[in-house]
Amino acid sequence: MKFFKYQGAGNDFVLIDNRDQQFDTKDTALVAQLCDRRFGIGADGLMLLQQRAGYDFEMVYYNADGNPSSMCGNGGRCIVSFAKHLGIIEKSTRFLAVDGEHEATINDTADWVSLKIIDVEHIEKDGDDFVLNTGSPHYVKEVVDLKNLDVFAAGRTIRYNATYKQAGINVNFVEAVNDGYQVRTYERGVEDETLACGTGVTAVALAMAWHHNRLGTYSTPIKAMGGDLNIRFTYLGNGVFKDIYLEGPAKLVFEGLYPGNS
Ligand SMILES: N[C@@H](CCC[C@H](N)C(=O)O)C(=O)O
Repeated sequence: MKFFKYQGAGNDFVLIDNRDQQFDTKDTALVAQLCDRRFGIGADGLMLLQQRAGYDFEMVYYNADGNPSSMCGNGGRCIVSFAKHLGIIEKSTRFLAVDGEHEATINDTADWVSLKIIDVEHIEKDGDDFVLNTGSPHYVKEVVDLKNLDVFAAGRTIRYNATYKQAGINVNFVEAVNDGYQVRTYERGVEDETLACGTGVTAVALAMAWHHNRLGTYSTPIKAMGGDLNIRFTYLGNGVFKDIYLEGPAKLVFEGLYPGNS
């Protein structure tokens, strides 16, 4: 089986061209094995690129634990770069993912992909923190001294509390820096801190705009552990956001056959 390994700000993925439907989409054990960092290729998630009538392609996303999941923003940016690599698209695309239609554009000179995220119309408070869905469910908590935070322990405590245990949630810790934010994320389905989470940093940018009631159109730079991302959006008030774009690098790391030549 031929595979491709991509990363977007250190959030890394196995990508498989499944237009011939050779990969069994129900084989979650194989997905988990491929994502295993010691016994497989190693990744935070796996994506299948499939044919879909009316779209350039369909993105099917699995977390590293093997389970199909909700939208992955960095994965979405990487599969767009993969579609370009396969010659399916050129500089822009319209594809289908689990949360609906997405548009994206590529700047190849910088390996930079700008991905449109679904509109957001609702943000909730949980104590002093924020909960919203940007294609995947996110919890956003402001902290001080983010650099020294034990993200694994603090993230796990929230992700497995009585409210979120069953469905799970991704937990983002944020601290304001210069003109933007620094973010570290504990990801559901990886069940660990990852180097970046695209829908997570998007949730942070929107939650901070909502919290400070910043109406209008913004571009918010975010530093993740694995690189820099940018979120553009328009905030209309009352928790309603539109024209949300997640922007950042998406790079091919290597390709190979798993296992051997089969
Ligand atoms: N890394 C992702 C989010 C992937 C999905 C997440 N683990 C979940 O289960 O909600 C991103 O870049 O958005």
